[in-house]
Amino acid sequence: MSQQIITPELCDWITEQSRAGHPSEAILGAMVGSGWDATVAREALARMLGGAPAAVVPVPPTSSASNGYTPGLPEPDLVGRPSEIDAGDRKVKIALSLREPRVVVFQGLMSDAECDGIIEAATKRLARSETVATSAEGSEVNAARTSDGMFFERCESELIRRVEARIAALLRWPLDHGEGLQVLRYRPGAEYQPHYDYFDPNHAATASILKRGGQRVGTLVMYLNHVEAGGATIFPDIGLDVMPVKGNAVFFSYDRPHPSTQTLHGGAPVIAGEKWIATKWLRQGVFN
Ligand SMILES: O=C(O)CCC(=O)C(=O)O
Ligand SMILES: [Fe+2]
Repeated sequence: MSQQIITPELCDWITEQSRAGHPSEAILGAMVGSGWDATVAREALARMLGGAPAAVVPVPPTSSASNGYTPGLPEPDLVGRPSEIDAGDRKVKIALSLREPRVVVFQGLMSDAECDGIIEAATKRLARSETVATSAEGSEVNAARTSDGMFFERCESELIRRVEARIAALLRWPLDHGEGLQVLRYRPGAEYQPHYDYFDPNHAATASILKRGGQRVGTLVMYLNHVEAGGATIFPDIGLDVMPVKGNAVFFSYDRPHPSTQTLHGGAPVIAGEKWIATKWLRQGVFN
């Protein structure tokens, strides 16, 4: 049989089946029944729903009896303090791990070619970056962030899909619980003032935002280029600065939408050169 490729359409179809409450065994059976190679089908399921490619993993609860959210938090497997994690198609080094708040710095999460490919695809679509809708009209330009940005659709290209599958394996969080990758470009002087990534429960727009996938529970900021000077990701509450090194990433999680998580963070001003990042925000449930 010729090589079969996991397409964005297949990703979407698996997500739909899972959301409709079909267990992964049934989805696997349907795929094999319609001509998919069982190994490829298993891998696609594992990528979309989390877990290791060898096994078909349980589908998060989706019945009306529950809220449909996956319990727990995205979390790399750091038991035994490994210096490296196998994220499916790539081994990723652990440069730093902090327990409270949970912060992990990954080294070599993406290759130089993957970083360059994402920048190239994003460049074509850059516009003045907007934050998630906080006004009645929809999204608004946020004065605290002086970068340009765009969102990719989940699984929108082979490169994006590959990186998203790697993130799902690394953080052990289903691919369909992630927002589309956001790419930001900061020019000299541009910054992102300290903020929290969760949606403020006291904000009028939050209830409606949460209907689509629930709260954000984790953030992965990936550095896409070498920054000449400045541009660290700063965590003022804990005095941590993460330097933007191409291919590296910083992950942090928050189990409640509250400042006590100590996840206040920002992008320090770029002093020289440009800074490019790709951010993956992880939700409690399926984000569509
Ligand atoms: O630019 C940075 O280092 C931080 C970006 C950030 O906070 C975000 O994308 O939510
Ligand atoms: Fe942020």
